[in-house]
Amino acid sequence: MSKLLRKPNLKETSPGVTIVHEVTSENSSLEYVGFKVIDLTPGSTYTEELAKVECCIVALTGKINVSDHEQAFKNIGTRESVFEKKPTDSVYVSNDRSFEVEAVSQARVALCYSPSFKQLPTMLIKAEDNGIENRGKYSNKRLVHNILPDSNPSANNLLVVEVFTESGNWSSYPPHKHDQDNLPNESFLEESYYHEMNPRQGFVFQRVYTDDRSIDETMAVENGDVVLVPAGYHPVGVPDGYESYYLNVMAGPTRIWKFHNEPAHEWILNRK
Ligand SMILES: O=C[C@H](O)[C@@H](O)[C@H](O)CC(=O)O
Repeated sequence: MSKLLRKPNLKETSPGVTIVHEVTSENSSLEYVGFKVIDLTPGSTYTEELAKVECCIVALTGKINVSDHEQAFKNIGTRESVFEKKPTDSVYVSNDRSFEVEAVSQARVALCYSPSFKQLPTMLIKAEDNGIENRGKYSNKRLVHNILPDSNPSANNLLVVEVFTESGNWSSYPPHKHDQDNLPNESFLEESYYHEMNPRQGFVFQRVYTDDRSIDETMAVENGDVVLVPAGYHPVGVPDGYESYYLNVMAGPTRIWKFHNEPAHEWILNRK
């Protein structure tokens, strides 16, 4: 199995708290992006102290209360399934703070991390404040919820976005990359993908590859899997009959999403 593909690895760490995924610089090649998925049963709590990292807490499904022990945000979260395709609530917590997540209902929560040294205010990112985009045409159509885009100054390094791709369509396509710290032409952003499928037994194909093919991995990605993108292009193809969801975390030396389309396939964008 590709080293870029992570299957769910459920570990109950305290009563009602199950870690589903944990991506760190210690167990991956990523230096800027960290990622966790946790499942919480009603009434259970997850707490964390942040050192020099910031965290965007995304209420993937279910209702949660979030506190940084100075502010409390109650009953956040908008959906029982990501495939309701409603934006959801998130909370940004900066470095050198601690937080608690309490499950009001059964909940799945994504914790998105990146390095951070200048403490910023804790911020509720309301569902209705997500920027919504319908991107693409032909079989390249996808729905994008910009949770924490580079236009939102609430974070130091973190970018968080969720993408819904319909049956038989492609997203993160035409293939693009952001693996060169070469602004204004391209930014260097590592990336993680947390995937869900509807129906659950589905899969997508994702390829992660570099111009020199030093990385060239094509994966069958299933419900609940994570794909790591240290560098390279990273298109996703969705088989007929299934819907795809993924949550992206991006981070790098500069918080700008400036990608570079693969020249061989950029013509896709010029179709009438
Ligand atoms: O770099 C960003 C990720 O590849 C996705 O968020 C991608 O941009 C989604 C899309 O536009 O299809």
